[in-house]
Amino acid sequence: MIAATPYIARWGIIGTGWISSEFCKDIALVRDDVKDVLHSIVAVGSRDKAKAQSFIDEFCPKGANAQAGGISSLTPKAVEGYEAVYNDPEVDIIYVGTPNQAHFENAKAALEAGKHCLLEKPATLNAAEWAVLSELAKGKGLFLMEAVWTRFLPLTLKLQELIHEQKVIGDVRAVHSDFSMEFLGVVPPTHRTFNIDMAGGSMLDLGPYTLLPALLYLYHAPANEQSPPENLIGSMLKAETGVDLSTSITMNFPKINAKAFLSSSFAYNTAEDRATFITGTKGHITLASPGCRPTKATIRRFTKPGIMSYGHDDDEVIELNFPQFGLYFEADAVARSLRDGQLENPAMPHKETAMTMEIFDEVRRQNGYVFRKGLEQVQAS
Ligand SMILES: NC(=O)C1=CN([C@@H]2O[C@H](COP(=O)(O)OP(=O)(O)OC[C@H]3O[C@@H](n4cnc5c(N)ncnc54)[C@H](OP(=O)(O)O)[C@@H]3O)[C@@H](O)[C@H]2O)C=CC1
Ligand SMILES: O=C1OC[C@@H](O)[C@H](O)[C@H]1O
Repeated sequence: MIAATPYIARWGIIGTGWISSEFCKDIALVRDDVKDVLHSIVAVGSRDKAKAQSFIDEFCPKGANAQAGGISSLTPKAVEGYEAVYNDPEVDIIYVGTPNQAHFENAKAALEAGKHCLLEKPATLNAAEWAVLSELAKGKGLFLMEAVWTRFLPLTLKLQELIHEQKVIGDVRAVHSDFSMEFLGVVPPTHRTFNIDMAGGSMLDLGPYTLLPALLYLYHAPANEQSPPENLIGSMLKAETGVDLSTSITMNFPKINAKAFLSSSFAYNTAEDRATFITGTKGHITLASPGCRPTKATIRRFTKPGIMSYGHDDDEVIELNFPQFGLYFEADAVARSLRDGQLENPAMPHKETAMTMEIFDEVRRQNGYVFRKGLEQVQAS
C-alpha cells in the first residue's frame, strides 16, 4: 500500500566532487512515478565553504525533489568542513562522496554523530575497516550501506528475475566481466585514480562493478546456496605510481560448476557492446558498457543446447534506460530502508561488502599492493 504522505530522507552531503554532484542532481529530479519516498538536501559540507555554496548553486539550488516540489521548506546550507554536517539535527543520513582513503574516517564520524550513512564505493580500504563500521552501525542502530548503485538499476533487477527465476539461459556456468577506462596518459599521476596515497588503482575503483555480476549471478544462483567463491587468483599489472593499472581476478563457485573471470584497467576502454558476458547451459547474455550503468542486455537462447551447438533463436534485446545518471534508484531504496527501520538494505547487505573487501585484500596481498603506513585506519588482526 502506498502511504498518503511520502517519507522524506533528509541528506547531508560530504565532499563536493563529481559523484556528489551526480547524486544531488539525481535526488533533485522530480519523478511522477515514485510516490512513496522523496529527498531533501539539508546541508553540503566542503573543506572550503565557498566551494559548498557554488556546488549548491550549480547542482541543487532548490535542494532535492521534496524541496523542489514544495513538500519540504528546508533550504540547503553550505557548510565549512564536514563536522557541522554530521552534527546537524535536521540531517538523517550522510552521503559520503569523498576519495577512497577518507571513507572510513568520514563514515565513522557520521555514525558516531548518530547519523545513518550511504558510503561511496569501495566502502573502505580493507575488510577490517569495514568490520569496524558495520559493528558500529549495528551497535548504534543505524543504517549503513556501500553505494553500489548498479544493484538498484532496472536492468539489474530484471536480469536477476530472468536468470534465477525464469532460467532463460539455463544454469549459469561463467561470468566474464570487464570495466576499464583509459585514464592512462589522460589524467595526471596525482589524480585519485593513480594516486597511491589516495588508495587508487583500477581494482578498488572499477572492481566493485566487475565483481557485482559474479555475486549476483553466481554467488546468488539458488543452487550455490550463497557459498563463497574459492580459489581466488588475482594478477595486477602495476602503474608507475604503484597502484594497479590493470587487474584480473578469477574465482570458482564449485557447487554450481561455475567460474568468474573479471578484469579492470585504466589502460584501455571496455568494448562498448560487451562489458559483461553471462554464459549458461541454454544460452548467454551480453551486457553493453558501462559496467556501472548497464541499460542494454542481449539474450541469446540456444535452440539445441549441447557440445559446440551454435543454433539459436533470434536474439532478444532488452533496453531499460532512464534519465540522468540514475543514482535515484539507490537513494530511493535507502530512503525506504530508513522509513522501514532497516539497518541494512537487502539488495546491498553488509555481508557482501565484507566479502568484496576480503577479495580485494587477498588480491592486493597476492600482488604486493601495500598502502602507505598509516593510510589504513584499522589493520587485520
Ligand atoms: N558511484 C559511482 O558511480 C561513483 C563513485 N565514485 C566514488 O566516489 C568517490 C569520489 O570520487 P569523485 O567524486 O570522482 O572524486 P572527486 O575528486 O571529484 O571528489 C572528491 C571530493 O572529496 C572531497 N575530499 C575530501 N578529502 C579530499 C582529499 N584529500 N583530496 C581530494 N578531495 C577530497 C573533496 O570535496 P571538498 O573539497 O568539497 O571537501 C572532493 O571534491 C571515490 O571513492 C569513488 O570511488 C566515483 C565516481 C563514480
Ligand atoms: O564508480 C566509478 O564509476 C565510473 C568511473 O567514472 C569512476 O572512476 C568510478 O569511480
